[in-house]
Amino acid sequence: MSVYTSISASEVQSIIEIYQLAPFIGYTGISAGIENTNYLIKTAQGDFVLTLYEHFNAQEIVPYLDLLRQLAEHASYYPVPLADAQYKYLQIVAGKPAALFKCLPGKSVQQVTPEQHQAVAKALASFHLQSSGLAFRKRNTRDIAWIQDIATQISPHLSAQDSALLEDELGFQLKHQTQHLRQGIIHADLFKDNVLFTGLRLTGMLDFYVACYDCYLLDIAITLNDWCIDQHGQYSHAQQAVFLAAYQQLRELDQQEQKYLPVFLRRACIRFWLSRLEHQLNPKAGEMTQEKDPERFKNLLLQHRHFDSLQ
Ligand SMILES: Nc1ncnc2c1ncn2[C@@H]1O[C@H](COP(=O)(O)OP(=O)(O)O)[C@@H](O)[C@H]1O
Ligand SMILES: N[C@@H](CCOP(=O)(O)O)C(=O)O
Repeated sequence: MSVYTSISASEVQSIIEIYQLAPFIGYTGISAGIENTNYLIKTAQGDFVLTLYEHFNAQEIVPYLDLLRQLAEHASYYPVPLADAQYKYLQIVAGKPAALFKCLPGKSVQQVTPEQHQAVAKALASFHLQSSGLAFRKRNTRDIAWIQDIATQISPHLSAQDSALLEDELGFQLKHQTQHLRQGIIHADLFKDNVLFTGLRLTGMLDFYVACYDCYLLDIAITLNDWCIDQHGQYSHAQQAVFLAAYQQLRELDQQEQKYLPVFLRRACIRFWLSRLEHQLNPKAGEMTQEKDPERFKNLLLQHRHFDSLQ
């Protein structure tokens, strides 16, 4: 998405007053994103993004806002929630928990240059290093147990061929124990649409709402799977090499992480294949909504499996 919850001009006006940002110029729904409702609010004091949380209650969202506040001390590209005059970060807007962020400059990219691959790899490595000192202990709700559970629900809706592929891949994943790999706070959704660039400079790292405690390698695999494909979904090992070399300038992968990368590239594919299928089966109503293609991740899984079979 998306705009699931519509807000009125008077609701925006109240927010402007709470944050003392008057005069207000205008507001518009943001179509990008799929989980929350986002509005761009223009004021004479600059542009802001109002996020209404669709799936969290006020208590659940606090740890994410705390994480963002802590990260903001490390780099300007993290979205920092604004505090009101009472030092509150969280408001209730149209019955939903909401927070206001400074609008970060830049745009997400589709055609990625080597410099941009390097920039995102370094930002991810920095995040892994910086977050190791931060207090945030959410478990990964999209872990292998979730994959198994959702695969059981979705399998009956798949073709016999896709269902067999899913079952075979699950069998492969379950054979690989991965708890011994290095863990910390991971972003878990660092797709191209969650990163902003102004030219070659990375200016925004967005959407930390599935951040969790899990293997760093999973974060690397999720990011590679979106950043190293072309417009036809063809994975590039040359781009992967550029990304990993830049990442390792800041945080070196140990031997076990190098060994398990192919397993995690495949695991990250079924995680998003299934979540996209789930969104397709249970579409959410909204004023503007977006759907993402599950086939992209099935096809990428097939590419990774084929590549592994050649090794
Ligand atoms: N602080 C921000 N600065 C600039 N743009 C933002 C900011 N926060 C969100 N956006 C815009 O809103 C879109 C959706 O935000 P995101 O957090 O990814 O939502 P969702 O959780 O719904 O996927 C982003 O792709 C970006 O275009
Ligand atoms: N980036 C994801 C969207 C977020 O996935 P979710 O399962 O955490 O809602 C995608 O492109 O599928």
